[in-house]
Amino acid sequence: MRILEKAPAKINLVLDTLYKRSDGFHEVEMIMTTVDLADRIEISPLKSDEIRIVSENRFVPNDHRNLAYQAARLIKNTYHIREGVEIYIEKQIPVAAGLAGGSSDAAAVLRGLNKLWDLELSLEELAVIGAEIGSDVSFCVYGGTALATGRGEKIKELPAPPSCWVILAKPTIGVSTQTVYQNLNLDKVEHPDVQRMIQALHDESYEGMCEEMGNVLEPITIQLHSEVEQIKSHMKDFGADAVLMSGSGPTVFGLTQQETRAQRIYNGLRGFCDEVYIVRMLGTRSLLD
Ligand SMILES: C[C@@](CO)(OP(=O)(O)O)[C@H](O)COP(=O)(O)OP(=O)(O)OC[C@H]1O[C@@H](n2ccc(N)nc2=O)[C@H](O)[C@@H]1O
Ligand SMILES: Nc1ncnc2c1ncn2[C@@H]1O[C@H](COP(=O)(O)OP(=O)(O)O)[C@@H](O)[C@H]1O
Repeated sequence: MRILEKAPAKINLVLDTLYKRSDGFHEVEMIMTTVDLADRIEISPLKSDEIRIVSENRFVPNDHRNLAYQAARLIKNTYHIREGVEIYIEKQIPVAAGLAGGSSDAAAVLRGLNKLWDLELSLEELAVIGAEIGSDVSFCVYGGTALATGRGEKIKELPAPPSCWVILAKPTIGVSTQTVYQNLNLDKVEHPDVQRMIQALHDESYEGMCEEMGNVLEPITIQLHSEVEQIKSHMKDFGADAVLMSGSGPTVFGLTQQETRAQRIYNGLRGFCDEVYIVRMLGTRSLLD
């Protein structure tokens, strides 16, 4: 049996940090939503008891550093599985982009191996396992739209954002999440209003959602990479209603409800950036399949 799983990227509509914890992680409040830019994961059983990672993308590690490998190893060890798997990753999500590509691959492997090995684990149980791999993996197990708290692993489902186009633009640089968090000065943070964003989603208010978008990591990454600011400013000039960096960056996303304007922003950005995508929000969990 061969299992296919879709591993969509996420964007952070809001990212706030509350304080630094004794374990070195930051306590966060994030609102995340999945978008229709996805890796494709193909899991096939192997005769030998090993985990083999295959990908044509040269930025994707093919050993224990791969989060998909870590997911398979964890579930295999936890449930004492003595079978091997090959995990093929068809990469569409740019790497080290703030779009949780690696975390989503890991989450897809957890969902896929749950099916392949008939483990009958709930999404909640998979999300708990996922948290051991990385802070974003639990959210990626569910997909859809959610408030993520703790270090990112506590997930509460939220209504899907109002329908709109999302233009993603990634400068050629990659960003290390750890470096960005290390440079964050909590005394200087301008906190976004997470509760007002939640209200905007409940009210199905596109304007409200645009108004409340905010990410405390954005000024840090901009300090390190001024390209992010330039892309933001181009997106605004081309007519996006709201523009924000996703996660620790460097990908910037812009929103619009008009298809012609989305196309204009996309075309305009392609002059400045190699990696530009025009996608829809997936919004709800059921759209993961
Ligand atoms: C910033 C965010 C926002 O969604 O995403 P990305 O930009 O990576 O996509 C996440 O919080 C990233 O999640 P993830 O990429 O899984 O991070 P992890 O592997 O758990 O942590 C990487 C490093 O980031 C820092 N870190 C991460 C999460 C957190 N709540 N506080 C932290 O301080 C820690 O230094 C940690 O060693
Ligand atoms: N399956 C994977 N896909 C992409 N990158 C991965 C994967 N597994 C591990 N990595 C490593 O994780 C780092 C972060 O990549 P990624 O998850 O794409 O970005 P981000 O954390 O910014 O959302 C990269 O430097 C890459 O080497």
